Amino acid sequence: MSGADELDEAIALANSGRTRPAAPPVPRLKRIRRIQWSETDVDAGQPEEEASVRRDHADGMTDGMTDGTAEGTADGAGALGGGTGGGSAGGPASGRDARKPGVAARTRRPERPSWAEARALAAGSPGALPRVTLPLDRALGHTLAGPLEALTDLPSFDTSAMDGWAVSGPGPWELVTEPIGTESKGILAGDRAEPAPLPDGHAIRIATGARIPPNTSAVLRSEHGATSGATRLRTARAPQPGTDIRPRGQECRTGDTLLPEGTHVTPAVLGLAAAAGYDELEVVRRPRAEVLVLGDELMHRGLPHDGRIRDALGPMVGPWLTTLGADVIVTRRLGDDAEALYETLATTTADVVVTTGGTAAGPVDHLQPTLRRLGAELLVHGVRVRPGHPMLLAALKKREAGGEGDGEDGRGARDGEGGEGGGGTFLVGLPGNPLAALSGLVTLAAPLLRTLGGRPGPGHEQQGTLAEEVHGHPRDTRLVPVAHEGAGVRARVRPLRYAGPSMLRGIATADALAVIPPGGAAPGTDVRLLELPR
Ligand SMILES: Nc1nc2c(c(=O)[nH]1)N[C@H]1C(S)=C(S)[C@@H](COP(=O)(O)OP(=O)(O)OC[C@H]3O[C@@H](n4cnc5c(N)ncnc54)[C@H](O)[C@@H]3O)O[C@H]1N2
Ligand code: MOO
Repeated sequence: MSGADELDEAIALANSGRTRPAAPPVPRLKRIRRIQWSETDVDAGQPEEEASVRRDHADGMTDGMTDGTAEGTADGAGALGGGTGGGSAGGPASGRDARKPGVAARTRRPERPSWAEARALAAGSPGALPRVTLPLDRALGHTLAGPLEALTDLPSFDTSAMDGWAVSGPGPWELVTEPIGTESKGILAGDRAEPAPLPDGHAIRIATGARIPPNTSAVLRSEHGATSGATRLRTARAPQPGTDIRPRGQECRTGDTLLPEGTHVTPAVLGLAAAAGYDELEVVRRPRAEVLVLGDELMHRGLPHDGRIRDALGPMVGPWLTTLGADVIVTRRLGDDAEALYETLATTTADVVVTTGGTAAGPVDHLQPTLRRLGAELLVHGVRVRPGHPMLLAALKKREAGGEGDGEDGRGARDGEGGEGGGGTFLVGLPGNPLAALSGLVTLAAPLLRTLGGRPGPGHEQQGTLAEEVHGHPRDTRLVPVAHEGAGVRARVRPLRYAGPSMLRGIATADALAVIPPGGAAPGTDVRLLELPR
């Protein structure tokens, strides 16, 4: 277990009120902080402890649940010795460092972005994808590429709001009769024929949604009127002029802006668009996403055995991406096959590839070497957030022109503003620990997908009042699974148990991730909440 794991699990335990189970006597391993390959061709290790522990001391850190115990003492805080490759966990890193001794001590990796900076970088990296025109039944979940303007008045004719009688003038009224002397069955919704003007002192049966005849002063509800014979209508409650009439244009006039550009197309937006006369909508193409699940230790069926575990991210990440606005083309299980990863990334037609696992520097963590091999541009490489700090965001090389907009949603696409954002593929590397993966998803994938899908900005963010104290990391933001508690003004959020980076029970019962600033948050503090993709 790495120092970071230990810190998060220690904090999770502290918050759950339980005591830490006796740790097995395994040697603790050094954690390596690596530099960006864009700055050097060596993936050199920089012992994180050296820098972090010094900073921690400067912070005056005394809390036992901090790096001081969890990271700093992990392998002899601050020691550069023992091999910059991180001891037995070093793998390839050890080899690289052995080739260039001392590089770790000399090279300073640029500070990892803060959590907020990383979100801004992810949101600011792409432009919106090209716009496409889709029939209403395929536009759900997209974003309006321009304002929705009414193509008609709504309602488009004066409409009866109730079943009853259209009346003209004060009662009592003479009923409009059929030629044979029976009361007319009146005006129904959808009657094609324009209703004849209603003479003064007359009434005619009318249904909800039917056209109001000219010269009508009000609609009298059926329960408020009584007929005598087939000819007279009386009431004890004469309606005011205009009662129960929806006048033409009450909701909007032709050309009114109903919704702004960037609106998320919900079922209600589809309903409004249909009512306003639309058969199709101009929307921003949804990003196409491909999920690559990495790790030879993963099984996809049956009970875990022989050191292998069930893949918990394959079933989660695709649906999460869908709720975040992506069209997931495929979820592939690539194991730890570096060549398969290279081939997949070199040939992908997705806008966003999301990998799980393999972000770190273990012996079979092929992601970073593969990105180097592909000449990818690393946009975010590690984030000051727990868990999930090894997450990364890269831009893969742009594909040749011509491949865009020809997917299913691209049919009928036309070039337009924002089209230049559709030429490349972004890669979001989610760490393998499930809560760390969720952290990467909300930190990098969510803002990236929002911008690509034409919905820049953080979206709707909530706040919650902490029901209890949450310990903080000294420098990094923590994302902590919480559940809502109570309702109304007493609403609070409570941190959940089983919320260690590798755990799933906390995630499965969480309503949101609480954003805990460095240093922690006291009970009663209002914190930001990131609603979990559902
Ligand atoms: N020397 C260091 N080791 C590690 C560090 C570090 O800073 N230095 N960071 C630790 C942290 S924090 C995390 S998080 C992980 C991230 O590593 P990877 O992204 O390379 O992930 P893996 O090593 O492949 O897996 C980590 C963990 O998660 C399990 N896993 C992976 N995929 C799945 C899946 N689809 N479903 C369920 N569980 C999965 C995997 O078996 C491992 O237990 O690195 C630490 N190490
Ligand atoms: O502990 Mo790691 O932080 O799960 O990303």
